[in-house]
Amino acid sequence: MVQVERLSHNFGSYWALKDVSFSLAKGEFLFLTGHSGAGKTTLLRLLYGALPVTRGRAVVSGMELNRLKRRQVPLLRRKVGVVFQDFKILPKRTVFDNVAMALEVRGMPRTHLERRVRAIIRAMGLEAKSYSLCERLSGGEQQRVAIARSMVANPELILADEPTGNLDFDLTMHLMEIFKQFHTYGTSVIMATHSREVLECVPDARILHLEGGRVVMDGDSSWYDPEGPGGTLGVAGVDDDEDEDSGEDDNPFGEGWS
Ligand SMILES: Nc1ncnc2c1ncn2[C@@H]1O[C@H](COP(=O)(O)OP(=O)(O)OP(=O)(O)O)[C@@H](O)[C@H]1O
Repeated sequence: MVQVERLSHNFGSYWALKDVSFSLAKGEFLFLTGHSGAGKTTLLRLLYGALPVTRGRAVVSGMELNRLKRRQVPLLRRKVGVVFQDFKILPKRTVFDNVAMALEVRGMPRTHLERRVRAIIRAMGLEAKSYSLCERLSGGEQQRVAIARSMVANPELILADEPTGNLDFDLTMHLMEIFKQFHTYGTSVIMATHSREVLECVPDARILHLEGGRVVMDGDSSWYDPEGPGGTLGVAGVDDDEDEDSGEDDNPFGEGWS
């Protein structure tokens, strides 16, 4: 699903990412962790085509990013659901329109599209706001619109950058359940997070820990150490087990999802 080999990225003279290598199997759930500035967002931006891959190699959903032309980025985005830190939703459009857009670009017939969009809006607890303009929503509601948009097309891979960052505990737990349902039905997920609560929601997830742009640990949560330095992550071992594929044909929201 994702293959990254010796990926590096610089902003001027500053190397934000240095020689990062890992691969992600289909259906795997991977958390990106690390202190602020460790390179998590830079890595995700490279993987969804927001930054060009110039050093090292990255393949995402069969697309060789080194050779990706700017005009091919939309093709990549059709395979990958992306939740940005700053949402990127259109403020003057309704919740429904923002979510529907992800299916309109795929040319989905209107009746099918409406069923799907309603199903995911309902799952996000935003039914009552379906026809509200996004600029009138709270930060947390806008964040849920962005998540709904990333999931509505049932992508094979979701890249999420602190997707629950603005949300309270209950909503965070609710949304993590939805991410987990997608994962259960075969979607691969890479999620950057600082939150221990979020990590604990998926105890069998893999964790890739970055420091200063480098991978310092690639393992499961058995090495997660709440007493570790800064209350973040301790280091106890590496586990390269990648195969958690668990089905792909069913979908989490029943009616309206195919
Ligand atoms: N456009 C940019 N221009 C210059 N430096 C940048 C740019 N984007 C990121 N950086 C730098 O690259 C480093 C990695 O940033 P990045 O956003 O990837 O970190 P992060 O781990 O996602 O941090 P956070 O958890 O705070 O979001 C930081 O030192 C940041 O200042």
